[in-house]
Amino acid sequence: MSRVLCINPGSTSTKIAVFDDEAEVCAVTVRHPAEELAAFGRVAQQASFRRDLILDALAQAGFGLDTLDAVVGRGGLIRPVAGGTYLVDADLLDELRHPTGEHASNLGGILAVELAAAAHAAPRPNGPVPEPVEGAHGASTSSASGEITSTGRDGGQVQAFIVDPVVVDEFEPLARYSGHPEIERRSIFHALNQKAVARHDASDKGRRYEDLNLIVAHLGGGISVGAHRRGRVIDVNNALDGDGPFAPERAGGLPTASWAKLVLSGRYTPAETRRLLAGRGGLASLLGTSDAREAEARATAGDEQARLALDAMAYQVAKEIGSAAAVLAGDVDAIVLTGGLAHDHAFVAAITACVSFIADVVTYPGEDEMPALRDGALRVLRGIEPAKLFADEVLLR
Ligand SMILES: Nc1ncnc2c1ncn2[C@@H]1O[C@H](COP(=O)(O)OP(=O)(O)OP(=O)(O)O)[C@@H](O)[C@H]1O
Ligand SMILES: CCCC(=O)O
Repeated sequence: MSRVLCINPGSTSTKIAVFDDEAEVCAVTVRHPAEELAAFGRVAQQASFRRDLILDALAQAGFGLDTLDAVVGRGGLIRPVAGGTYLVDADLLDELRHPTGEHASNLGGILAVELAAAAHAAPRPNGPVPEPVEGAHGASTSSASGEITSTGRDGGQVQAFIVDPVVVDEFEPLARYSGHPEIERRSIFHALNQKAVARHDASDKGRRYEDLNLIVAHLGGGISVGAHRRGRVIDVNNALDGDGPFAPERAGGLPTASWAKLVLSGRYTPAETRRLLAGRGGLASLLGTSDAREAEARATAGDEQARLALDAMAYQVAKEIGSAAAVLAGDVDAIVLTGGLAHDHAFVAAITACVSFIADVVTYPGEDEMPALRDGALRVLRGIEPAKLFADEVLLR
């Protein structure tokens, strides 16, 4: 049996779960009010604060660190890599501490390595306490260099991983083009959940993910629509960077000249313009709420503005699905809708009405991120696949 601690840091919460093999034995969500995190300048500076909250939560739930075999976190805005499970070694840790942008998931690997180091230092019930590990590197095989012989529950090393970070990049060359040589389209999306539900759908069909062509739309606070061709996401809208459909809290693609005029108007600081794209865009700016449940309730009660905004969001998602179908040349086995908004029957029906001519539409409401983190770690712990190393896989040096 393997015990795995999974960590999913979000902008307003830190979610943790402990699994004994596939069985969830503990799940805790620690909420962070905005004022609590406002004190930190950069996301990476929240690491010790969130680590201590996780340690408290584990202690309260009665889980000793010495019982862990691995710690796995959601991966962040590092340079692009292929999908898979990555060992958080010194190279990856350095990258996570100097990311290409600010995103809560930058903390996933940092927290994983810090918790793995804490697990290493935890007292063993039946043996000597190992020497404290220097910094976070001690959790990685690359820096432990054979000195550590008794750290995990079964005497093995407590390893730290990330799985399918938001920068998973499996683009075909054509997908990278924009119409300007200094601006390349980038693959930034809900890779962890998209790949997890795609595998789930393939398994429900009795097929392999690598044998199917799927369009997966993650409908969350941000929205990404990926064209999955035989296990690789060959094109997807950049869900963080003003590309694709608008979303509950994201503006999506905006007419470029109008956007440039707004940015140059002097009405907004650089930080404010960033928030107009992600955080305060989309439904948040159109309706004053990013909660689609509230928007639906208002629409049902006769609020025409709310109904039109929701219909427009569904319309834009359907258009993006149509684009992905073109990328796959119409050879589509299924359209998979996931994320919180996939719970919204009216929203799903509006999308389905426009795209069901392409392929069957299936829904996996909510997100499957914790099991996806668990499975990524278990595949490595069970020897089904080796952990990848960032330095070997990074696509842009
Ligand atoms: N049961 C539900 N019915 C209708 N809408 C829902 C439901 N649950 C969540 N939503 C809506 O889905 C949207 C995204 O919520 P969700 O919690 O999935 O996003 P998130 O995890 O914050 O963001 P992301 O998925 O982009 O990381 C919100 O607008 C929320 O109101
Ligand atoms: C696009 C990466 C995940 C998110 O929306 O924050």
